[in-house]
Amino acid sequence: MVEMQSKQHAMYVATTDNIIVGSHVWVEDPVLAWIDGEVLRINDEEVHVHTTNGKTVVASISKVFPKDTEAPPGGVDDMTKLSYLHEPGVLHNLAARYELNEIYTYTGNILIAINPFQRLPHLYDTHMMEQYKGAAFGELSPHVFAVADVAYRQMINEGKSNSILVSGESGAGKTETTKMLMRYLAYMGGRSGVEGRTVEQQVLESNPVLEAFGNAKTVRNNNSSRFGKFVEIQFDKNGRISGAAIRTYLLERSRVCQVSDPERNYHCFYLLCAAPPEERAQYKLGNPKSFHYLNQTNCYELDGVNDAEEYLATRRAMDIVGISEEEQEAIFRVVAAILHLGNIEFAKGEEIDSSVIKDEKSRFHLNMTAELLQCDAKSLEDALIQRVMVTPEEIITRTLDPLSAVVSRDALAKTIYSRLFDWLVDKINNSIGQDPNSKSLIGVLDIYGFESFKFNR
Ligand SMILES: Nc1ncnc2c1ncn2[C@@H]1O[C@H](COP(=O)(O)OP(=O)(O)OP(=O)(O)O)[C@@H](O)[C@H]1O
Repeated sequence: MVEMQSKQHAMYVATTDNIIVGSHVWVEDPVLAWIDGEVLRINDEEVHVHTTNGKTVVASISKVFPKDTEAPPGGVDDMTKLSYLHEPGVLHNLAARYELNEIYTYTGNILIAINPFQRLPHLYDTHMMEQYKGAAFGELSPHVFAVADVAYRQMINEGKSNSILVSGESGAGKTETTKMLMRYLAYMGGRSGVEGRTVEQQVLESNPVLEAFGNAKTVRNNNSSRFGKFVEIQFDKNGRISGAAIRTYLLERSRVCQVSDPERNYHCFYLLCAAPPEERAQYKLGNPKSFHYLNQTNCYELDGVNDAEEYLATRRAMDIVGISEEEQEAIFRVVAAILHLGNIEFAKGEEIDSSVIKDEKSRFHLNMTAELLQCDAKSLEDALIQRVMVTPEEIITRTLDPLSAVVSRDALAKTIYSRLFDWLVDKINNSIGQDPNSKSLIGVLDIYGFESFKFNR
């Protein structure tokens, strides 16, 4: 990082010095980000540029960057080969490669991946993995398999554990990249002919389960992971995968109760509302539009996704990762309970700052929540409309006004959901199994993208 900064600084100095009338340069463009052109005139700090789209732009000299006219049209596979390592140079290089479906580019030993937004199966098949196996870094075209291969080889040759950090903004392709890294590591360290499911299969197969509960549609990504994930793959002394652990961080709890257009709540809620009729009847679920936690937004369906089919696929994935039928039923009972909980409304009680369950409809949802959570309905009601404070001297019970009761209802929903998620992760980890004797591991950290919100909740 330090090296990168000093290079940029060196470039900047070179930039201002190099720009003369007739120079080929990059200037900012409101639509294209950067556009190239030729310097017509320089007045002190002001540079007049004739751009390739036929306009004349005046920009400050500090915002004008030299263009390498000798750069290969198809770009270079390692950004350190660029003559100018400034923003337009880097973006132009990535764009030129992207045009040719080259989604990967190195910057030294960092890999930059650009989301192709289309399946490129030939990039990830077994033949490709075979090519990268043992190849020196940089010898072949940049690829996510090359990064995984270096991590694996270093671990084998030097006995060093390694971690690969996958970062980028939401929708950039971190989760897909993580899956490819795992697939390669499974290919290198997998065991063949082992009876039953292997560790690596289980790790890969745990994805659909985690995604059903931890992913949601956002503005930028229909399947956005709303949690950070660190997958630790343990290896034995022969370099074979011997265990794995998934650690999750920072599940976005607020989404359970607050969703804004055009986003959705977590997938599992919609999947359950699309379950076979007998299951919906069992949980007293209907159209997602009838639930407060889902109807704050107008988005209920995802293009090209059938929630009914996804529900069945999630149940199958749960079978695969070793979640029993009984446990699956309990999981979905909790999901249904949260939907009913969100529909409990409160009205002002007789006493000041107190509340009561609003009407018969709310009472029905309260009873359903209690039934599904297998708790006493009266205790649940008290927990929602009262606050209990424990002091060294006494236990004080205070009533809550309707607004505070809503806050306490939502807090309960968020807590139940995040505990359910943690429980699922534990369950998956127990079923995959850890290797206490493992000497080395490769970790892959996929931490969700930053976003800029109007309001930060
Ligand atoms: N290498 C790839 N090949 C094909 N499609 C891809 C690839 N990378 C990303 N995509 C597409 O882009 C979508 C978004 O990618 P992904 O979910 O991995 O983003 P993300 O960075 O993990 O986002 P978030 O932080 O919101 O979870 C994927 O659902 C997939 O359709």
